[in-house]
Parts: sequence; C-alpha cells; structure tokens
Amino acid sequence: MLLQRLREEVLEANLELVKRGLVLYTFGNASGVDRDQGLVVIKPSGVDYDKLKPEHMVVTDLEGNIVDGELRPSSDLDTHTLLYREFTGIGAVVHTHSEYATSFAQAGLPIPAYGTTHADYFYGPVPVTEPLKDEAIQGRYVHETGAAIVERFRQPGREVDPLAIPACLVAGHAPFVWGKDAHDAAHNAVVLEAVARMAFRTTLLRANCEGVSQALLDRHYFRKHGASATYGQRTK
Ligand SMILES: O=C(CO)[C@@H](O)[C@@H](O)COP(=O)(O)O
Repeated sequence: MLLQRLREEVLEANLELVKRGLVLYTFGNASGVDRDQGLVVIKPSGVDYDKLKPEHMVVTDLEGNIVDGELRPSSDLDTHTLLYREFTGIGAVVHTHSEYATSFAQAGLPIPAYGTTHADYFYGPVPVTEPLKDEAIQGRYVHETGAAIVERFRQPGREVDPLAIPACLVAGHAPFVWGKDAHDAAHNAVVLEAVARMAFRTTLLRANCEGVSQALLDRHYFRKHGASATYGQRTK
C-alpha cells in the first residue's frame, strides 16, 4: 500500500485527538506529508474515528489532487496543503475544535503566553487570524482559511516563525496546529488545549495579567528547542 507507514502515523494522530478529548464526532482531522514524494496523507471526510483504518486514508499531491483513495478527503484538505506548501519545515497538520482553543478563536483573541507551560511549546502568544471576508467565505473558503493563517504569520512587523509557534487560531472557527511529524502535531494540539484552558482561567483570576517575562519565555523555550536545547538529554 502506498505510504503505509505515513498512513499508520496519521491514523494514530487522528486517534490521539479522540483519546485526548479534542474532537467530538468527526469535528477534526490530521494529515502528514512525505516531502520526498510530495504526497499528503489525510483523514477521509466524515468517517467515524472508531472505524478508521490505514487503507481509508486519502493520498493527494501538494495541490490536493487525489493520488490514491476510495473515500473523499477531509473537507479541510486545501488548508492542510496550503500550509505544507508555505511552511516547508512542517511535516504534519492537525485541526480540532477543542473547546478552550476554539473559544479563543471564536472571540478573535490570541492565546497569551502566561506561563512556562506555554513557553515550553510556543515561543510567544498563539496568534489569531483576521476574520475571513465574505468574498473569501463565498469563494475558495478552505484555501482562504489557510491563506489567512499564512498572512497572519507573515504580517509585516508582526512576523511569526511557524516552527517556533506551531499553531494558529482561525478567527470564528478553530485551531490549526502542526509539527515535525504526525505524532508531534497531535502532541502540540493537546498542549495547545491545555494552555488555552489555563490562559482562560488565568484571565478570569486576573484580567490584566502581564504574562511570562521575556527571560522566562527564553529560558523555557530554548531549553527544549533549538541548538542549545538540553531538555531530556543525558549528562555525561
Ligand atoms: O471545521 C470543520 C467543521 O466546522 C471540519 O473540520 C470538520 O467538520 C471535519 O470535517 P471532515 O470530516 O474532515 O471533512
């Protein structure tokens, strides 16, 4: 079977979303990309997670043309493929409607970096897109959803590195999260929901919370990420 291993990884990531309570019914999807072959493996649309098997996954090229699969690909395919084309360092994308992250998206608010849990995974606030315009919604809606994410990350003067902050909230919709592979993307989605829940409660306790300092953000982020990362490494 074409891309057997990637199909299994994408299936595991989809099931992880269910196991961690990030999706209801079929409200979400995960995909992964094989960069060497330029192929994407994505969950089929509307199929219950408990019925999913590797052979149900749909394989497309990076433009979303179906290469292999009997079922329709996720209705969010064009967002996934646009993210793969534009953020060339990522290997997988996850979309959920997890409650707290989606609440921030619906409010049109970024998730502030309030503490070290956030800083361990996201090097700054998790951004939110501008609301999609009616023409975009009535046109190539799913593509435009991805375009809104890319536009937010490349906004002049407010650029965001997609490898340092592997998530974006789509205003009025929900989060898209990515990672180096399917396991990593699902893991980031789980943590995103946890930090969104904590941020929501932090805001309730203290409306004008200043958030984590730059020093604490640097200390926590860079001990897990980048060339000087030490987290989880053995000492000699
Ligand atoms: O965003 C939404 C619904 O608002 C979709 O992600 C969700 O229904 C899942 O669709 P698919 O089953 O992947 O086609």
